[in-house]
Amino acid sequence: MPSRLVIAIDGPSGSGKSSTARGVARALDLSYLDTGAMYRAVAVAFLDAGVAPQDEAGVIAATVAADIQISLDPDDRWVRVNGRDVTTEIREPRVAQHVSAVSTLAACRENLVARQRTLMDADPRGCVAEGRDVTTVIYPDADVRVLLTADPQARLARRGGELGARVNTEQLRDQVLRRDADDSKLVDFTHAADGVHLLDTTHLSLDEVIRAVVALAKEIA
Ligand SMILES: Nc1ncnc2c1ncn2[C@@H]1O[C@H](COP(=O)(O)OP(=O)(O)OP(=O)(O)O)[C@@H](O)[C@H]1O
Ligand SMILES: Nc1ccn([C@H]2C[C@H](O)[C@@H](COP(=O)(O)O)O2)c(=O)n1
Repeated sequence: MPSRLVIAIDGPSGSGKSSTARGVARALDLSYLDTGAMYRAVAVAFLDAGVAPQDEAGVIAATVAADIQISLDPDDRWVRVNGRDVTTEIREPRVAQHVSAVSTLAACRENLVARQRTLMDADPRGCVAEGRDVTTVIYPDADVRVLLTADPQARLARRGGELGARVNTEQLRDQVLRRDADDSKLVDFTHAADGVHLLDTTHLSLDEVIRAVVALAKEIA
């Protein structure tokens, strides 16, 4: 394996990106970047500022102004925006409902992509980063690039298992299926680009998925 290793993982909601990326980062002693947490942090920032999701100029201004601090430790996840810890808040349904207002604006993406590249380069050991455009836009030169997929029913069941009674069926479908449809307007995370390994996780356990990605990393001379 190279002395510095970069692994990029993309996929739709509930495909297992975060859990897999954290497991791989632990197994290979690398830093971990949750790029989606940064989009979510910006959503909190614009909502906090009273900006309406339809106000594109307001959402862009909130993105550019957002001071985002994020942990790169797979065992200690936290994120702060504009000095406030929003680690728990970014997982709330109101954030999932409005985060696509950020991800569907090219200017917001450009701003976040530049920061994400810098964060991926911060640790000399290397990084495992996950999101929607890590394999294609943020780090197309990553040593290992993986697109995780899973059937919609499996993804709904996984996300439903996590959120439990906090959401009803309609809210669950909104968080997974509607969000994927909106988020894929500017980036493609359903087809594997050239050189990207496609891994269907529908019938795999989380451990099996982590082992498959670690094996791909170990194949590198
Ligand atoms: N292969 C798997 N088999 C069963 N459950 C899984 C698998 N991978 C992940 N999970 C579970 O599915 C849920 C969603 O996983 P995770 O948060 O990693 O997905 P994600 O792709 O990052 O989703 P999102 O983009 O919506 O944040 C978690 O509860 C996780 O433990
Ligand atoms: N590289 C990325 C990462 C995330 N997004 C968008 C899409 C999601 O709706 C939102 C939150 O991501 P999640 O926490 O669910 O992984 O951020 C994106 O467009 N590009």
